[in-house]
Amino acid sequence: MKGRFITFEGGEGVGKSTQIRRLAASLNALGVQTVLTREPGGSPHAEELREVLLSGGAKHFGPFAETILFYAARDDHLNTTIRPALAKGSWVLCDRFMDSTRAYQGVLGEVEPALIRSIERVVVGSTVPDLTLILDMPARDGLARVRSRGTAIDRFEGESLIFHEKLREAFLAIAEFEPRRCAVIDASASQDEVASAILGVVRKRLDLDATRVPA
Ligand SMILES: Nc1ncnc2c1ncn2[C@@H]1O[C@H](COP(=O)(O)OP(=O)(O)O)[C@@H](O)[C@H]1O
Ligand SMILES: Cc1cn([C@H]2C[C@H](O)[C@@H](COP(=O)(O)OP(=O)(O)O)O2)c(=O)[nH]c1=O
Repeated sequence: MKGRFITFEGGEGVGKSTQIRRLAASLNALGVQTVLTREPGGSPHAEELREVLLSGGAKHFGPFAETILFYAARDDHLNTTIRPALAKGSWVLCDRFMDSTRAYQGVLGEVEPALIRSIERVVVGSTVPDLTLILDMPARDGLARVRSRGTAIDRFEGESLIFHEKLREAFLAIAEFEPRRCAVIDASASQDEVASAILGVVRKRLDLDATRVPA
């Protein structure tokens, strides 16, 4: 049986990495086999491109070239990691995916949406996420979390507050445009509250109780 594909999206510091691990743990406890992955990266070659993209090494080529690089990484990630896992029946949980390109390179980078959609059709094809969780909170608060995390600030985290506010709007617009695929989660609540909201949406949208294999 084909697995399910769930993506986590949203601005910086909204708790995607924290919540993806929590959802994986909850699903595993229910007997669902999960594969946890991330973008850019998720396969050995794509991880090499991650280095280039997040260090800012590709910034001078501009948002169009960055789009191509994110998609080159995504193509490999899909073929090497995501599609084989789905074919085995695993549930794939991915930290960022195609909506990040739409938001960061499309809305913020002003790469033509029609162009991004064309590449999406070729590379993603029918492997569109079954569910996309858009973690939402004020940009300022998300950035404060990133700073208090104490890790190095990358290429995109270093952009202005206005950039991050526009990013938030871009993700909300995607959710509004595709309400059947996307669910907006209030990420400003406590970690436990966010985890429980996410599990609630997964249960409802993906009919978890009907599809899971007992442990
Ligand atoms: N609901 C929450 N409330 C307060 N702090 C949180 C919450 N969720 C995550 N954090 C903390 O905020 C920081 C960013 O979280 P992280 O999961 O790395 O976000 P992202 O992957 O979206 O950048 C981490 O230090 C994490 O422990
Ligand atoms: C997948 C993807 C990520 N990005 C950016 C968003 C993030 O700033 C960065 C991923 O870095 P990451 O450290 O994973 O950030 P976060 O913890 O916020 O998810 O790459 C794009 O610009 N386009 C894309 O298609």
